[in-house]
Amino acid sequence: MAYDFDLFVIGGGSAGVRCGRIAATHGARVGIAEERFWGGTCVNVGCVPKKIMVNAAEYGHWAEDAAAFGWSIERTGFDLSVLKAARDAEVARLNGIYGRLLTGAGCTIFDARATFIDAHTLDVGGRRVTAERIVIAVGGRAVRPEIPGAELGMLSDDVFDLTEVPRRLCVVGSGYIALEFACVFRGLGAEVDLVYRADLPLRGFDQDIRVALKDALEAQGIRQHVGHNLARLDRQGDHLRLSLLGGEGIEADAVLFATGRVPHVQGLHLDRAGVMCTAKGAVEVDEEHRTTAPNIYAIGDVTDKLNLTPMATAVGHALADTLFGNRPRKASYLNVPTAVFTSPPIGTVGMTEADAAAHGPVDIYLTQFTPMRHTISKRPGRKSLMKLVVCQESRKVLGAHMLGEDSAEIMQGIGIAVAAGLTKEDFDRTIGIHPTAAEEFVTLRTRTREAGVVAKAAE
Ligand SMILES: Cc1cc2nc3c(=O)[nH]c(=O)nc-3n(C[C@H](O)[C@H](O)[C@H](O)COP(=O)(O)OP(=O)(O)OC[C@H]3O[C@@H](n4cnc5c(N)ncnc54)[C@H](O)[C@@H]3O)c2cc1C
Ligand SMILES: NC(=O)c1ccc[n+]([C@@H]2O[C@H](COP(=O)([O-])OP(=O)(O)OC[C@H]3O[C@@H](n4cnc5c(N)ncnc54)[C@H](O)[C@@H]3O)[C@@H](O)[C@H]2O)c1
Repeated sequence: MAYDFDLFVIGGGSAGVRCGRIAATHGARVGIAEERFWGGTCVNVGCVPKKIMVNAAEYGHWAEDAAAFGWSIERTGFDLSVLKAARDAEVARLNGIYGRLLTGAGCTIFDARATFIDAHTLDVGGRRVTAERIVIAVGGRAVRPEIPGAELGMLSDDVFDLTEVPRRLCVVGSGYIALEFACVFRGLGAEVDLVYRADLPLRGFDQDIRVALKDALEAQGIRQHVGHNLARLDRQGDHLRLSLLGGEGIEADAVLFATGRVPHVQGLHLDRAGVMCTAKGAVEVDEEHRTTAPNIYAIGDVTDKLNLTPMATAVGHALADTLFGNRPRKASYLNVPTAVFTSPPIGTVGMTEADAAAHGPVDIYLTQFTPMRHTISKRPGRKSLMKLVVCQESRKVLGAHMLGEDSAEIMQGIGIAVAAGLTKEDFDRTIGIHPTAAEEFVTLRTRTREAGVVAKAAE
């Protein structure tokens, strides 16, 4: 049977664009549909516009720090509409690049929603399209918590429509998105309340990092309401009131729910194609990213494995090479470095102390210090923390964690060393770059403790 396409990709985000483009460069006839914006979440309402806002908040801090270095800088205020215009222009530029990348590689692009008719047939904006293979790359979407009045709160997409900084912002959640925006808006001058259910932010990260981050948030004036569940959200005159179970209430001009994202499979009619989902609603895939239908694959956030842009592009690229490039391969989900763009930022790769200690004895090397810039600026709450988790038996560095200036940049290089399985002695042999914070990763000579000792003492 002759199909319209060798491959049809549903979703023009990080995963779909890379997969479609590479498949086309391998000679496949590729169609790709995007219902909202080329480049997907990352380019339009995620990594890129978020990082521009992180940069904007940093300028405010730097302007303040500059006085201690001898500069007189008059700060007369911040205008979010100016930043928004510059940010939107950059996003539009990237949109264009993404579209051109696809057409330039020979893909046929559809500005339309695609849904399944059967395992080889799609409805693409009202048109029937057939394909030998189909890739589901529809990403995820943010969800509101199920409380009365939830519709009054913003989701992360809405943040990018703001033209003014809310005077009082309440952020719910303590994952990547909640913490990044809490720090951004605090940096832009808002009063920020942060509500979360656990006793520490960033569940799943290394305990020392979580403790240090909580202190850093407090030092910059973010009010943390820990161990709380939500009751309801109400409008009261010109402001909102978020009520917590137990009675406490928080008044704010805007509330941001950053309580997680779900795979965007609603209305795709996966059942018509024989594609099954997990209990959590992600498309079920095997190690090759093949779904329960043999000619259909799923990649990126819709599989809810490791929801990061570089992971989505790596998996999309590997799948295209496997299917059309005569080069079967898999992208590894192990030792993926990641950063949380809080203030200060966090960079991390590999195992946490708790994860590693569950596998066997580990040594911990840890240092906390005030980076040179802040010994002069005296800005409070700017201590850096750097930590290595080392296997006692093999001496391999199993994990590296940092909270502090430039940690996202530093961790990319450390990620190579950890992924390569280098030992503590390899780190020690490496000459530091002086004077930097990064050099601490190669000069941590004295073991701080054996894993578990501090955790037990804290219980
Ligand atoms: C606020 C925020 C900040 C983030 N910051 C970072 C960061 O700093 N670093 C990082 O690595 N990751 C970050 N992420 C995560 C990152 O954006 C995602 O992991 C990444 O975008 C996933 O790519 P994807 O292709 O799987 O999905 P997406 O990028 O979401 O792309 C899916 C696309 O499919 C389209 N689509 C959906 N259904 C259909 C359909 N039926 N037909 C046609 N098109 C459809 C959607 O419109 C969307 O454009 C952030 C996410 C958010 C929300
Ligand atoms: N810098 C980055 O790389 C970056 C930035 C943003 C997002 N991301 C990716 O996007 C994903 C989604 O981010 P996210 O922050 O939305 O999700 P998340 O899963 O990281 O965090 C969700 C938070 O909401 C809380 N929560 C869930 N339901 C709740 C409820 N009913 N009431 C109160 N709190 C509730 C959770 O406890 C958690 O703190 C991340 O996991 C990450 O993979 C990455």
